Amino acid sequence: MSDALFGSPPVEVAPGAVHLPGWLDGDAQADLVRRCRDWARGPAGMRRHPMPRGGVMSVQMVGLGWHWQPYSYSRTLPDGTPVRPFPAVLADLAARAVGAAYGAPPGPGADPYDVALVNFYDADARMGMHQDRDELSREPVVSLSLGDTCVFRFGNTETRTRPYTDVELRSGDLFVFGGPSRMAYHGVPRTRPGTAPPSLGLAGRLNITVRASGLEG
Ligand SMILES: O=C(O)CCC(=O)C(=O)O
Ligand SMILES: [Fe+2]
Repeated sequence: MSDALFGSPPVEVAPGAVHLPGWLDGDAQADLVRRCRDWARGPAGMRRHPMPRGGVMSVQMVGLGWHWQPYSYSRTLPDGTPVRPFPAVLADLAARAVGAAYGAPPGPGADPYDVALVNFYDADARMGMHQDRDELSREPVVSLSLGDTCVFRFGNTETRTRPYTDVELRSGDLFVFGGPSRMAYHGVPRTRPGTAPPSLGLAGRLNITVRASGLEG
């Protein structure tokens, strides 16, 4: 039996960090790409955020449910435009993703998934090693990849440096990190331009991370 036909088995990259290759089928990928294009268009659409010490991020982003910009969440953009709502389709996807990764969906007491960041990487975009630490909740982060393959560097909770594992994330892959890996440093040192499935009509990489903010109001 080939992985191409049946998908690859889940891989535990670190305790609580699970890679599920090919989790989304082609139709689900195409549907999400279509939605991402709509979310990116705006209002409150996709943009490059300024960095506090100067320059702009190479990755373009749009927030849903909450606007994130280095390094905090808000309900409005700096110009006062309200953030777009968090779509039910992503709440459903996040619950199913947690179930697929850990064998059980989020329990009844879990903080609700209420924010997504949609990231777009052109051929030159990168994301430096960081922790997802602006959420108050410690529910797992659910990450979906669409379009070009990337190198996803998954490290440790103590430092931005080694030890880390480099994982190739392809279109349709799911990566979930929670539990002891929730605060692990991670980043995207490069993408592989031109590797997106042609049927998506996408030049670049889209990533959707769904999170529980733990924030009120
Ligand atoms: O693009 C990715 O796979 C990772 C994105 C990420 O780490 C983030 O949005 O915080
Ligand atoms: Fe992150």
